[in-house]
Amino acid sequence: TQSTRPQRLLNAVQKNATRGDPRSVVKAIDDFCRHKEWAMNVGDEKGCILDSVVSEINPAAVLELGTYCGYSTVRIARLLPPHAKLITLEFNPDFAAIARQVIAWAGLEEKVQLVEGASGDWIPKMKEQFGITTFDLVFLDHWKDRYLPDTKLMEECGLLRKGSVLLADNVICPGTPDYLEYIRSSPRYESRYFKSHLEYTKVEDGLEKSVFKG
Ligand SMILES: Cc1ccc(Cc2cc(O)c(O)c(C(=O)NC/C=C/[C@H]3O[C@@H](n4cnc5c(N)ncnc54)[C@H](O)[C@@H]3O)c2)cc1
Ligand SMILES: [Mg+2]
Repeated sequence: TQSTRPQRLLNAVQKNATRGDPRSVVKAIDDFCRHKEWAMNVGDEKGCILDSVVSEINPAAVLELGTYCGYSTVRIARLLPPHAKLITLEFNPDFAAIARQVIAWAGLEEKVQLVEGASGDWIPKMKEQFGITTFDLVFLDHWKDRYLPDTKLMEECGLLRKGSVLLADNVICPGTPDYLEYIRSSPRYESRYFKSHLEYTKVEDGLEKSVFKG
């Protein structure tokens, strides 16, 4: 049977990366996407911005919306302090299965909880299911029309505290106009745009970092 792109990406990780070495897993995926097949990972250029935001916050509780193959999951989890937790939501079972193996290859299973399901269903259950009070960092990288409804849902469910950071991928390309309009005009957020490029291309894209004011 024909393999899928995520399967070929996983093969590239298992062939070129060292088990237990997250940095080599990140490099293997970036090399695959740059030289073999483009895939919608946040990538190395925006990934460095993601790294600096994670390192600045040093979060104990992180939520990622949209795991895909687990590239940004590994990028974030490799920087987390001991006992910190990253919960990542992915509703496509095939992508989830690949991501689990990528995360395992990086040796980061202890820090990551991959939940198979839709953000809209799981955000309201975060407190009761995972004992989360609030998230220190949320990385939004799922369907672009879900950024705004899920942000409002996180507010309603009390998952954000004064100082919680939302970091949103692709605010230019593919673009998240309704989310940007809301977050930049809301008095409850302080937002900043980090100009960059669509992963592995010269097309403009960027990350929007928004701090919740409570
Ligand atoms: C025009 C155009 C097209 C594509 C691009 C290139 C480009 C560049 C990028 O960095 C991109 O992130 C994207 C993009 O579309 N990302 C969508 C990513 C979804 C993943 O998240 C999963 N998911 C989606 N909704 C949910 C949900 N509610 N609950 C749980 N998981 C969800 C899916 O199962 C996928 O695993 C596209 C640029 C421009
Ligand atoms: Mg993206």
